[in-house]
Amino acid sequence: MAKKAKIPSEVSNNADSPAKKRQRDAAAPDAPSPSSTSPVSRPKKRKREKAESAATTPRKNENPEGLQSPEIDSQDNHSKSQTKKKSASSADRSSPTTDAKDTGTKKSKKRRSLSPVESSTGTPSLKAGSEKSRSKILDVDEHDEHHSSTPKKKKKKRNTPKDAASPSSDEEDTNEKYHSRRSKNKEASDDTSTPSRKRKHQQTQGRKLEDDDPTTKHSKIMKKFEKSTKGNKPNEEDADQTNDSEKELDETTAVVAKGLEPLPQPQPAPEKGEKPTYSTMPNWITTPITKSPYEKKDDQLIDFSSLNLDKGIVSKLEKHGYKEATAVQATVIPLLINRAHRHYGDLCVSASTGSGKTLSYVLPMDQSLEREPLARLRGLIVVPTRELVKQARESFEACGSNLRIGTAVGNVALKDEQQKLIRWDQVYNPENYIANQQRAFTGSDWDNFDLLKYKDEVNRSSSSLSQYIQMPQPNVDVLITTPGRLVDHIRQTEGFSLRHLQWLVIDEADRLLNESFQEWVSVLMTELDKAKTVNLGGPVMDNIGHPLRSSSPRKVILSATLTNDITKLNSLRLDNPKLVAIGLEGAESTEVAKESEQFVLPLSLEEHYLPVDDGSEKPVHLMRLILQEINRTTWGSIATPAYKLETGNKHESSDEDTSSDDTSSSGSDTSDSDSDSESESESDSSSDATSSSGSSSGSSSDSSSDSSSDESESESESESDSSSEETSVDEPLVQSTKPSKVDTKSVLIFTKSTESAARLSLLLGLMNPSLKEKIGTIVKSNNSSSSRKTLKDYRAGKVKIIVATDRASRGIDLVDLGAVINYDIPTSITTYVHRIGRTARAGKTGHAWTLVEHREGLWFQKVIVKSQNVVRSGKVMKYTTAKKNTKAMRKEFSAALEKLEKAVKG
Ligand SMILES: Nc1ncnc2c1ncn2[C@@H]1O[C@H](COP(=O)(O)OP(=O)(O)OP(=O)(O)O)[C@@H](O)[C@H]1O
Repeated sequence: MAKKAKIPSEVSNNADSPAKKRQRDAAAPDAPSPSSTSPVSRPKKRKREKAESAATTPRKNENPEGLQSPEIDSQDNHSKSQTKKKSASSADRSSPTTDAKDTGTKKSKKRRSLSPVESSTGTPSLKAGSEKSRSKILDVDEHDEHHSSTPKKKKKKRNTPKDAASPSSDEEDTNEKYHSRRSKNKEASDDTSTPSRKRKHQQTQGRKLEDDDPTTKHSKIMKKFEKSTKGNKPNEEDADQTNDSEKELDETTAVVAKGLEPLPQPQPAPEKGEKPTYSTMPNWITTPITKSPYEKKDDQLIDFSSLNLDKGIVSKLEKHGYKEATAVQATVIPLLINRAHRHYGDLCVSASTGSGKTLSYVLPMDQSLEREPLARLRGLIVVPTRELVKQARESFEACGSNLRIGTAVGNVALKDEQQKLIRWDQVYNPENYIANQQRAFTGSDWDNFDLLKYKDEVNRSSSSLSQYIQMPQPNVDVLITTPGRLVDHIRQTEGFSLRHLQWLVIDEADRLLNESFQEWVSVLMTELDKAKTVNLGGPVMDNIGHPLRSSSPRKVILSATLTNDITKLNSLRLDNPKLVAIGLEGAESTEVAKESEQFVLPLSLEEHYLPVDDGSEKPVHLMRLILQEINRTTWGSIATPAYKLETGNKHESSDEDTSSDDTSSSGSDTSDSDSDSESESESDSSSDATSSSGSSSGSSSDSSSDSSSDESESESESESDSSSEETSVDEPLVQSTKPSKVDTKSVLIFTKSTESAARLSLLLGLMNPSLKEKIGTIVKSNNSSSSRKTLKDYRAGKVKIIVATDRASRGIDLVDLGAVINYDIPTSITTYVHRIGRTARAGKTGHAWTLVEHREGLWFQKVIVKSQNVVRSGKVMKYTTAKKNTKAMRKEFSAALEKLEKAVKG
């Protein structure tokens, strides 16, 4: 049998016998060859290899009939094999023409039409078939294995080997093929010779044995897999080619589509911003001690007496009208005085303007620093301006302090200040006394020789006792100073030492830390380091091995807009710091909110903004605002002729009688149209001409001062360039309302520079001569007497309107100031907060107006009105004057401008 089995394969190699021909025909051209590495028979293997090689040859050459079939042509390349089987069987059934042509290839077609599944399904018809046909079918079955052309089909067979034994997976297909096969097998059996059939049967039997062997099966599967991957390669190349051609097509399309509008795309889904779960800030900043500023509203009034303050201090405070502590005082004082609630470390305090921060550090200092026979510098308070120096000193006086309070500001000669601050003590020191007596002048002494200093030295030594030396010491317990003058004293004042310092207070800290002031922070810190090395116990303590070293002073850092710039705060070398934030209780406490600076505005403040178009008539708007909204019961008659004309003289009642304010106000509203038309009819052409020229010159005169702005006076941090953004402020930011009448003694008007302030004060006086004596200025100038005179006159009730620069925006406490007007828009939210904080102080009502030009509208809305950093009790209201500026008022303005021009030019 084995010998016999070998013969056909050898013959097949020679490609001569009909059997070989049949086998070759049976190999589907596009079907990958199945595995032929049968361990049973080598000839069979060769035969299969042959079939494989046949499978790799193009189908066209082998089976051109098949390609000619229209059915095959119409099929997709991927399903060629299957289609071919179908087409062959259908052609057999329905196309006699094809049958006639296909006589030579009928067997191969028949074989192809049978699937391996079918061969083993064991359908009743097949089982009932003759032995001949059965062997034929099995033979075909083997070839069909070779012909399973599509990877899909192969995969199916590989993955589900059980399918071979199970019923057909596709019954329809199987039935069709089965009938087709039956008829063809019948034909074939007629043509086939008996020995050939026998051989076939033997081969089939042998293969059946092979198939039962799992190793053979496995190797077959592997072979099929390799074939299939080989067979797929050309497809990948084809795919690449297709991609290339698609790219070319795309490029062509891109050229054609140039200039076309892109199709509207849907908005990308908004990404949910994840809230950070961590903070980059130190813990003491993110977890402040918060307190509501509205404590008074909750009837939780805290008496000073309950704060463990000395009775003497409490009674002095009561005499000054301070009975209850404000929220910041009630929180900070217990943390600073030597009782149960004391915080052992430094304190940072953030509380709104006018909340009483000054007393919150003055009272603990005064209580802890008792008066000693000889003054030692134990407290140092640094503030940015000399006005604040004066205010802090007044706070010590208010609580009846008996401490020696010294002030150091730049307006006094340094030498004079030194004489006041330093005293010369006589200290017993025979060694140094003798050394001083014997000391001879050296070359360097002559280089730095100061005759006046030498004269003072001689005078002091002549009056001193024998064996005593003169030692300079600060002669104050507390020094209140500006940073620049502090540096002067540290560097130049003999005997100025911080070695006894117990308190270091920095008020308006954000401003002081933002500006250099002769590198005051580093100079101060170096001096404090130096003080620590001094042995306070003297030689006696040194000799017994216990030198007394001074400890670091307690630091209290305060501001209404305290910076959370950790680098700046770190420069102060805070020790175990704690943050107190008044007004942030209940405010959003996300990590982000904690990290951003939060500014709390006074509860009793009403904010408004006033649109002034392009700003060319700002002085007229300002004048109308003053005349219309300020309740000037103590101002006397100040209405201008034009305003009188406009209001029909009803305005005067407001000057004399407060109760008739509302009528006068509404009266002015209703009489506007009359007066307006009157004034227009009177001086239409002339006033127009003058007003336009006046307006433009007014505008230019106002803006011309920009370049010469007083840098040192304006807040250093400018958050935005308002002029770069143009928008209309006609669009209401919030509901327009009429503010409650301002019952005030005075108004503070902020301008952007010293020059602007000077010009505006002159212009207002020229526009309204009755105001002339009531206007003062607070600006930075070489001669500070004008500012001091203004403050003095203000306190005396002579000055009602103060025109100022940002010099007056920080800390200055103008008693009973009812309104702040931002004539020029502030440069930052910080400046805004401090400016308007001059009113509505200590719980009193106050109003703030801001004149907003067109181009400043967007910035104002974004930075001031909708700022997330500002905590305010109300909203910023839009204020619209009852009437547009009338021609009569414009005329007054133009005339004033002309006079101003003459005055300036001389
Ligand atoms: N307990 C109190 N009762 C009544 N008035 C007070 C009290 N404490 C302070 N004041 C008054 O409140 C006003 C504002 O005080 P202070 O100047 O200390 O505020 P501030 O918080 O330092 O303001 P700014 O931040 O603007 O400097 C002052 O006129 C002061 O006399």
